[in-house]
Amino acid sequence: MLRIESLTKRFGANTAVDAASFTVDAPRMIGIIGASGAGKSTMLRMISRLTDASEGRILFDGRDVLQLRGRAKRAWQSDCAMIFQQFNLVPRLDVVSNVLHGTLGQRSTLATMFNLFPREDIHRAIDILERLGIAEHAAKRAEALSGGQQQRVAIARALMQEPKMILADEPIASLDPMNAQTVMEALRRIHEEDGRMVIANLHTLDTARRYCDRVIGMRLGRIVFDGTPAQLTTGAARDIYGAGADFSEDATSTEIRDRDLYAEAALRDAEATV
Ligand SMILES: Nc1ncnc2c1ncn2[C@@H]1O[C@H](COP(=O)(O)OP(=O)(O)OP(=O)(O)O)[C@@H](O)[C@H]1O
Repeated sequence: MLRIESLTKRFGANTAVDAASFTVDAPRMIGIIGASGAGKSTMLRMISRLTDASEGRILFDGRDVLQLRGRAKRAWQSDCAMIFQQFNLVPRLDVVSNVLHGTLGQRSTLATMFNLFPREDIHRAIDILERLGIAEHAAKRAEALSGGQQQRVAIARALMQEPKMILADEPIASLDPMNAQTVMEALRRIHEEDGRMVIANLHTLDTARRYCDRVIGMRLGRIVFDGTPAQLTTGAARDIYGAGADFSEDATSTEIRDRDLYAEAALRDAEATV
């Protein structure tokens, strides 16, 4: 299905991704982990053709993705929707219009400029929002929503493209633990129910273990781990993060730490109301 062969990206003297290879034979949910600067974002950006690769090949169902130009390249970008840490919504625009912007590639500029969307697209957008549990916010401005809700709007916008693959670049890095969980559950459900491939860059080990079928570990541009969550032992994690014997998983797990804080805060709130 997806085959990455010796994919390399150089920025001047710096090799951000260094001869990375992996194959995905069926739609999976894959987590990419690694320290800051390991090359995770660059990898996703090359797959979606937002960044040109220096060397290597990307094959999807036998098609050579790096050779696509013009319309074929745009169709590929529509096939692999990107989701970003900062949501990239239009803050003052209402939620439905933001979601409808997922159909931009398929619509004329004029129709888009005047926010003229076919009725069936509007219904589809609302159906998707409903599926993600945020339909009641459809008429609100995007900026009025919480971070987790905004990220679900971004996922809804991605789904409007009917993508074959969702590439999520640190989708939960700016969210509190509760919102992070909702967003990861949404991505997992989309993967399971629609059979779409999801590749997510994640900064916490426990999130990768909990939601992904397969974890790829990157260090200094190279893939140094590729296995199941069960194979991702503390020792393997230590190699990925290039840490010494004092490595603690908690250092890569703001989720657990924050969750404890969150639980404490919730307990305090509960006690205060008794
Ligand atoms: N546009 C760019 N120009 C020059 N160097 C870049 C550019 N984008 C990334 N790099 C470099 O490439 C390397 C990999 O960066 P990348 O953002 O892919 O890492 P990452 O694993 O996603 O890190 P983070 O978790 O901090 O986002 C880094 O050394 C970074 O400085």
